[in-house]
Amino acid sequence: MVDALNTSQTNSIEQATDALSFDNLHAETPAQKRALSYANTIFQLFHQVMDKQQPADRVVGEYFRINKKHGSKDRRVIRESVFALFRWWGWLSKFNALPETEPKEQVWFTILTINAQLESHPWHDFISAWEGFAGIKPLESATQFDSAAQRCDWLNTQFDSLSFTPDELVPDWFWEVCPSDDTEQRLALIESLSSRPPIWGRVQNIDVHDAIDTLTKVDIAATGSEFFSDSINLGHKNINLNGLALYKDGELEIQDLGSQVVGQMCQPKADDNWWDTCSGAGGKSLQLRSLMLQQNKHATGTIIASDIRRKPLEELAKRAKRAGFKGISTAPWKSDELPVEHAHFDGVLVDAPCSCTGTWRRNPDMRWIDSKDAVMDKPALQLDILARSSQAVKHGAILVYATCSLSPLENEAVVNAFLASNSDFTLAVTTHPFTGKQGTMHTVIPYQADTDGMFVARMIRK
Ligand SMILES: C[S@@+](CC[C@H](N)C(=O)[O-])C[C@H]1O[C@@H](n2cnc3c(N)ncnc32)[C@H](O)[C@@H]1O
Repeated sequence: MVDALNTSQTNSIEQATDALSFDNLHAETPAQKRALSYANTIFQLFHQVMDKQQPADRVVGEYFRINKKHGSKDRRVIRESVFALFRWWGWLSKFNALPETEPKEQVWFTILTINAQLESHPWHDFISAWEGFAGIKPLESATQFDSAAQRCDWLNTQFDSLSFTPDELVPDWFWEVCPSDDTEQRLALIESLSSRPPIWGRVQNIDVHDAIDTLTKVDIAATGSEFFSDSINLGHKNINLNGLALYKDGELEIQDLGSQVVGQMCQPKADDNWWDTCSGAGGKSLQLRSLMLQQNKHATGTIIASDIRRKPLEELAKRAKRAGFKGISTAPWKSDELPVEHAHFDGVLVDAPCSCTGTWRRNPDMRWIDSKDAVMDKPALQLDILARSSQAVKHGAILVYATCSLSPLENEAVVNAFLASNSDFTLAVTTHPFTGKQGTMHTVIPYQADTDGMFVARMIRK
């Protein structure tokens, strides 16, 4: 652990326009000194994300890449505090907005103290140092919270001059693009968006039980999933993937269980030819190939993966090699023209670019750095990609449309608009894997199976 984060160590963070000054504070104990330097670093990182609208994952990752002196405890305190700030910012921002005369440093210490309490963080010496610097009346510490609703009640008793509601944990515009009149479902969605999902993986070329045994030996408590036989729950702890033989040998891929629903909805046959039109680094291309091989280890099926970005396609090639998967090739989009043959494929998957509101559990910062435009900008592009890609579907073959958005504007509305002008396609009735409900368009809601949110619809070309 470093003694203090001096100015040179924070150089990699672009300084917030409005920096903190701790000149009037007296930090005597080592814990107080460390608490001050953490407070400064967390402030700078938080503002870099908010002011520059840069993803927290990238900002924090880049900071640690440059500031190698941090030990594991430093990293944990800084990283977890930054992410928690975004999780609870809907409430914490109220302290920031108070028309008080208090110096902003004191407000920041108040925010850090409450943030740590809401998360039940274990670094009590730093929390009490922040509380001392904040100069607030000591907060009643709650032993452990089970829900956002409990946290909300706790806040309301601690600060009776303010009023807090669970709805505030997501921005107002979210309800405009994801309307819901059902109070219970709304609360359940807020609860799930305010908690961290586990790390979900998918095993390939190996039985899930063997994978669990192997992981148990290296102290990773993995479990299977009741929904798909190749899914694996790796828990909540950070894992050094590059240290895992299973990962290095291509037998384990990280893929959220919600995302796995999409490949499962495709139901590729062992000898099918599929086109993954927005493949990114190919999470779903790999899943399609794995599903083919589960049916026949000599499956002759193929997958062509396309994207407008070349880098992720290179990453896919490495992942496919690691798994020993033959039959996956890449064809980048170079223009609006199809990079593949028309009316050729047994299945076409359009995993369209979207607002990613379904991934807010993992990226709590996105809800504050994005605006309603993140949703409103997408449907025209999604419809265009879907319509162009559909030309590659053979007659009698399958077209799957998916997003990781929770908004009907990017989901049902896009599919309906597509069908309205493409009468040769029709929706197939499928079963929602987590709820068992039959339907033609399915939204995976995070609370159904502790996943990210997804949308998927399967269509058939008549
Ligand atoms: C939701 S991500 C895909 C995730 C990927 N299928 C996976 O499972 O990891 C959407 C992808 O669409 C790509 N994309 C954006 N605009 C596109 C376009 N006009 N045509 C094709 N792909 C596009 C993005 O580069 C991005 O990789």
